[in-house]
Amino acid sequence: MTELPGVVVTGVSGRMGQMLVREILASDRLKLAGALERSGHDWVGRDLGECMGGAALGVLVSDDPLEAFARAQAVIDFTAPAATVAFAELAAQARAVHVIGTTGLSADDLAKIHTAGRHAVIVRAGNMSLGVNLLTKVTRQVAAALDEDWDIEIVEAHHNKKVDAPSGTALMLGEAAAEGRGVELDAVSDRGRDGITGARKRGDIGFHAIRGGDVVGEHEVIFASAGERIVIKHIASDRALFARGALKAALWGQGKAPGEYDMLDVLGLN
Ligand SMILES: NC(=O)C1=CN([C@@H]2O[C@H](COP(=O)(O)OP(=O)(O)OC[C@H]3O[C@@H](n4cnc5c(N)ncnc54)[C@H](OP(=O)(O)O)[C@@H]3O)[C@@H](O)[C@H]2O)C=CC1
Ligand SMILES: O=C(O)C1=N[C@H](C(=O)O)C[C@H](O)C1
Repeated sequence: MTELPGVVVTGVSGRMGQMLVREILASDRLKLAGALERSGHDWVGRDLGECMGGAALGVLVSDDPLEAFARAQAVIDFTAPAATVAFAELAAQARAVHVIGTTGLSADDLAKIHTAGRHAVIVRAGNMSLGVNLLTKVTRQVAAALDEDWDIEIVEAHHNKKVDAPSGTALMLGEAAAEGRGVELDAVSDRGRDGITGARKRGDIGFHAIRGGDVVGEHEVIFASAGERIVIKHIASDRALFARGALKAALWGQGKAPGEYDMLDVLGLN
């Protein structure tokens, strides 16, 4: 019998970290090879299962990525930009598939991740769900079919603990709309209007972020013109959705050539 690919989960105490552990333990195609938290975190050195409020799993939470990645075929990483950039370099050294769900990455962060992708497989997406990735395709098509008489606005809603805005998904949808229109998103992006802003600039793509309660993630792309509006919406009601997408990416990446990929590649939508 062949060995199942082993996965290390980073940021294991986080909302997504714990969800990923549950999905890996339930999977018959992947096994848990390690769990990481940052140095000083009170889970480090303790049994992961007990930290999560259940039975012991025999997996100790570690703060040593180098040692953990050396034993893994994949690293699934939903943490924070600084951590993800550091993990990208270490995962590439270990030749482990690095699945990145972290959002809020700067251009500089993305350049460093791109460099790591020369040596290993990286799958990165601001949203790992089938629905949102399909929505990016639809958004690109609709934007390409309409001219600038149609104003594009992207509205997203998330829970009150989210630290970045616009969401990674909103930016994916914005990129798709800009590509459809044949423009650079940076040149037309208008984020969070406030005060005497003047009339809307023709061709802009607007972004708006709502934060409240326990909203998992909702995204709306609005195409508005004189007399009519097209609204395309995605609602995520369970974080397990993102975790399952990440597991799919970790499996898909096994044996692929080094490089940067996204969920459209994984889902066969490219
Ligand atoms: N692509 C997708 O489909 C999705 C992406 N996300 C993204 O995933 C990320 C995490 O989300 P969520 O789980 O809700 O956030 P949480 O804050 O619940 O979890 C983040 C985890 O990462 C850890 N962490 C942060 N910084 C570091 C560091 N420098 N070194 C090691 N560990 C670190 C945190 O530890 P500590 O508590 O000690 O800070 C925490 O355990 C966000 O960027 C979010 O936008 C979320 C859902 C879906
Ligand atoms: O932080 C979250 O929770 C989420 N983040 C991702 C994003 O920034 O788009 C994906 C999802 O919407 C949940």
